[in-house]
This record gives sequence, structure tokens and C-alpha cells, in this order.
Amino acid sequence: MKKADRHLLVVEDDEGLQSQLKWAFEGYEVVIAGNREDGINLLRRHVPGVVLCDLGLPPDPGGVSEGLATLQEILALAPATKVIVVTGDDDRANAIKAIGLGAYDFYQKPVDADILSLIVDRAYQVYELELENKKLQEYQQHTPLNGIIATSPQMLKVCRTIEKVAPSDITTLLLGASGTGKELFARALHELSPRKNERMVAINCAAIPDTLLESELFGYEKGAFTGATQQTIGKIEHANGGTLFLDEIGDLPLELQAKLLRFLQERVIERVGGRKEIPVDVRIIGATHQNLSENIKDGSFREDLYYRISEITVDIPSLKEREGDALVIARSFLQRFSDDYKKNVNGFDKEAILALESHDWPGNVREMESRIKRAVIMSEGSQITLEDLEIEANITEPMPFNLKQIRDDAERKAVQRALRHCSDNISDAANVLGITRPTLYNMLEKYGIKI
Ligand SMILES: Nc1ncnc2c1ncn2[C@@H]1O[C@H](COP(=O)(O)OP(=O)(O)OP(=O)(O)O)[C@@H](O)[C@H]1O
Repeated sequence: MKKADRHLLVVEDDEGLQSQLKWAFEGYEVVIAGNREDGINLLRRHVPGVVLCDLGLPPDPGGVSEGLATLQEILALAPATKVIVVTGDDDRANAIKAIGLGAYDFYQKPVDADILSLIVDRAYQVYELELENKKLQEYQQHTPLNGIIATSPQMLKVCRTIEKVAPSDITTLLLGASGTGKELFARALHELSPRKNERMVAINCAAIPDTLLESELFGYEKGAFTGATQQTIGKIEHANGGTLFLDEIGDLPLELQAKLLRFLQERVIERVGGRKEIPVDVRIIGATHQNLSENIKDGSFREDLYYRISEITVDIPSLKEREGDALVIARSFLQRFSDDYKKNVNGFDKEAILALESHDWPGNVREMESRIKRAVIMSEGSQITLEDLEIEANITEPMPFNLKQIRDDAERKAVQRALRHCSDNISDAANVLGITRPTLYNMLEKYGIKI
């Protein structure tokens, strides 16, 4: 939050003090009320992070009842607000009472604007930090599936599909580019399924030489080939009762595709060198970054196997296609790595945010994970810079149709961005955009933005 976006509410009935305080806080938007009712109205309108509240307010200017009531009402309406109570010079007892009721701090008259500014600055910093933390926690709570960070409509749809498909035994194919989270989703599917207490066994079909893949998958009997000194169970049998995750299934050699197809149809396997049919009960999840339709066309993937493994197909969009997810995922990684590496990094600077939002992310979430890990380790300040990320902001776009389109696009993007930055809080987003709430509502309707 820029200092200029910071609102400070002063509830004070002394007009001399009002005008002194109005100009005492450089960089704050100071709003002044002379009594509780006006104070609460301004609180609702401006949502200030910090309130300076005189305890002696009318109709009890000589006592503290109205001031304490104002404090309580502010905290009931906006518990995150930091209220600093201002008391008479000899009124420690009531100051402490106010702290007991939830005031953040107290300050005794006469007012020294310099000291009060310092107290307000510190209170605002605490307020903003708490707000940032709360947002992060909310994002994490909204995480639809364990360990998966997703707020974009595209990914929320994927999450819903996974939740629907998980309880059944249906064979599921996850399609998506490298690093989009296919394995993470496979694990989520397993965790949400009735098989969750059994094993999930993963095998990367592209990482194992073709000659070894058959015995890895199906196991072998003693003496099946040179070096087969003892009977060995394969991954499929190992996953019995649980889930088998066949990563990079598009790389499965044709002979093995036939054998896998037979297993999927009959649910029995034969170990290499064995004759016995062994029934195995596994749920199969496949994943690939390849275009299997192309592979079918060029004969490198069996069409009949494709239909067997794709009873349900889930397309996982690339990070670039997920509206708004990049920043949310980046923040979550930042928090994780700054905790892991005990670094005091708490955000991204403006240029870094632009770069995170405009980068193409060819390596998707995996690329982001490693870039942010490195940036956290390398960073020397409290904020990650463009240099730490080692990416270039790429904000060039094709020439649009006309000026109206440019304006509309920019307006829609600004509204979406403000909402994202304010966790969908309409008042905050309207403030960020410098417009009123009704204007923002009109824009949401105009651009069909749902929150
Ligand atoms: N939505 C997400 N939220 C949090 N972490 C994620 C998300 N998506 C992916 N990751 C993380 O990114 C990394 C890559 O994910 P994963 O291995 O699941 O991708 P993949 O699509 O299986 O990649 P590949 O095709 O290269 O095997 C992992 O560390 C994973 O935890």
C-alpha cells in the first residue's frame, strides 16, 4: 500500500486539535470526525487502517464513556483497525482500560505531532503486515485441494472436476505441459479417493529405458532373464489396492501399450517370465504433455489404449492461461521459501510484480518455484526485485482494434487486478482504483466480472 492510499481517521471534538492533526501526518489521507456517529460513518466509507480516537467525546467530553464506546464500536465493525486512544495528560488508568478493550496503543495529551506520527506510522505498518498475512492465509484456505494453489476460474474448474472424479475408480488422463502440476493433481485424486490409505505408486514412463520398463511395471520371475536372481514384484502389483500413476504415458513403447491394454481390460497381469495370471486391483491415472491425437495419427500410440485410459480427461491449463494465479502462487512460494531459508523477504517490488504477471512461464509452476527459491536466496532486501527474479518484463501486446477497445481492455484488466490485489474486497478495490463502489459495481456488470 502506498502511503497516499493510507487513510487515517481522527475522532476528536477539539477544533484546534482537529486542524493541527489534519496536517500533521504527511502521506496520509486524514479524515476527521467530531463525534462517534460521524466517526463510524467515516470508518465505513474510508476503511482506515489506523484511528486516532480521543476518549473525551461529546456528549461526555469530560469523561471517557463516549470515547470508550466509540473504540468498542470501531473494533466491532473493523477488528483489524489499529485504534490509538488519546487521553488527558493524567489519565493513565483510562488509557489502560482502553488497551484492555482492544486499543492498539495510547497517547497522552498534549499532542506532539512528531511523536504521534511515529506511533501512527508503526501502527499502520503492523496493520498492513497483518492484512497481508490474512490475505495469504485466506488464499491458502481457499485452496481447493490440498497443496494446490489456484484462484483462477480455469483452475477452479479443474479442481471441481478432480473432486467429482476422485471418489470413483474411473481411469483418468491428465493433460498439460511440463510443470503444470499433473503429478500434484494425481496425488490429490488419490488423496480424495477411497484408496487414500493404500499406496499411490508413480512411474515415469519416459525416464526408464524401454528394455527395463516392462519388468518395472509387471515384475519378473526368478530366471526370467540374465540377472533375474529373484522373483520381483512390479509397480502395478505394488500398487494393488491403491493407485498407479503412469506419468508420461505418451512415451510408453508400443509393445507395452498392448500389454497395458490387456491389463486394463482383464485386470490381471503376468510377470515377465511367468505364466500365472495375477489379479490386481488398481486405479490408473495417466498423464502426458504430448498430444495423443497426433501420436495416434502417426501410429505411435494405440487408439484403443487411448480410449481405455481417457475415461475422463482433465486439461490442466498452462500458468500463462490462468488469470491471476501467477501472483498468488508466487506469493505463496515467497512465504514458503523465506521461512525455509530464514530470510526476511516479505514481498515483490512493483517491477517484479509486473514481470511475474507478464512473463510467459514456459516451465509453468515448476519454473516459478525454482525462480522464486533462487530469488529468495539471492535477495538482499526485504523485497524481491526484477533482478532477483532474472526475468524481463514482457508487456508488449499486438496492436488492438481501436482506441475504445484499448480503453475497455485496460479498464477491465485494471478492475480485475485491483480485485485480485484486494482479495475481492469491493471497497478496497474501489479505493485502489479511485472510484466509488457504485461505479465499480457498474464496471463489474459491464465486463461480466463475477466475484
Ligand atoms: N497449483 C499449484 N500450487 C502449488 N504448487 C504447484 C502447483 N502446480 C504445481 N506445483 C508445484 O510445481 C512443481 C511441478 O509440479 P508437477 O511435478 O506436479 O508438474 P507436472 O505437470 O507433473 O510436471 P512434468 O510434466 O514435468 O512431470 C511441483 O513442485 C509442484 O508441487
